[in-house]
Amino acid sequence: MNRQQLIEQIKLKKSFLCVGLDPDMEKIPDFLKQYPDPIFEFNKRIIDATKDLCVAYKPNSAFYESYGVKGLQSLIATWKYLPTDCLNIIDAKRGDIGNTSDKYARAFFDEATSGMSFDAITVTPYMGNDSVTPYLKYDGKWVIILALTSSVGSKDFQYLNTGDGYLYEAVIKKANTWAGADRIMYVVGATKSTEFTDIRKYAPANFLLVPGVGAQGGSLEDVCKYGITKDCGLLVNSSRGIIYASNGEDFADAARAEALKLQKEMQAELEKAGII
Ligand SMILES: O=c1ccn([C@@H]2O[C@H](COP(=O)(O)O)[C@@H](O)[C@H]2O)c(=O)[nH]1
Repeated sequence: MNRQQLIEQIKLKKSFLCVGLDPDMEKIPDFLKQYPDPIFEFNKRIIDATKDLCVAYKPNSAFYESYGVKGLQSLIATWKYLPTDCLNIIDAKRGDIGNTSDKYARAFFDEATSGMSFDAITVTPYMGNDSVTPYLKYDGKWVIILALTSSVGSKDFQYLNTGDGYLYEAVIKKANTWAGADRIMYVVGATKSTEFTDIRKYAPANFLLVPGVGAQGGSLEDVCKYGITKDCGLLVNSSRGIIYASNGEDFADAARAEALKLQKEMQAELEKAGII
């Protein structure tokens, strides 16, 4: 899905919600465990319940890799089931030397090799240009670079002063030289909403993938106040707040109710910004 298609979906669905698919066998409802692939069964029902309310899905690869081969099979089945009118993001946070990054890019972008071809991947920029460019060789795919994360530990490195601003600002400035806003997004945590004004100085047009609302306590209102652009420019993710709204037989309805609350708030923000 390209930038224009993403913007169209945001306007059509009046939403910039990204639903995080972070399935955990210890948290999914017991009755699903009778199915051959409980993780896929869980995801399928979450997707069916939320697909008209969101514009993106973000499976986090750790929640699949931790179950070995079975987990990867669940991830592939989930990828195949994701609706085509939603951007699908693999939250893999990879970063390595060029030839290794090339293999990671194949793993997540090349269906003929791995059985999966996500629209976008999260990448850690610490190893620099050669660790990121292999993903950019895939036409039409997005690279989502960790800039200022929602984690408490973001202060350890991301706020280091380079002499010309913070390290996370240097990351954005440098990555902007690798590709434009039609190929690169940045991860910025919702818990860092006061920094959004600053980030928009360096990334005025890029979409920002914003985790941290819901379970981590970030404020959607503040994210929009400082981060929304004329094209919206935001994909706000919630994982646990939606998918674990209930662990009973009503989990899909409960997930829908939480997604609907966020979609309504997003609609109001899009109206306030004059986007719809
Ligand atoms: O800075 C970051 C980068 C990634 N994440 C990921 O997003 C989701 C958030 O899950 P919640 O349950 O909504 O808190 C999860 O997959 C994280 O690994 C992040 O939280 N912060």
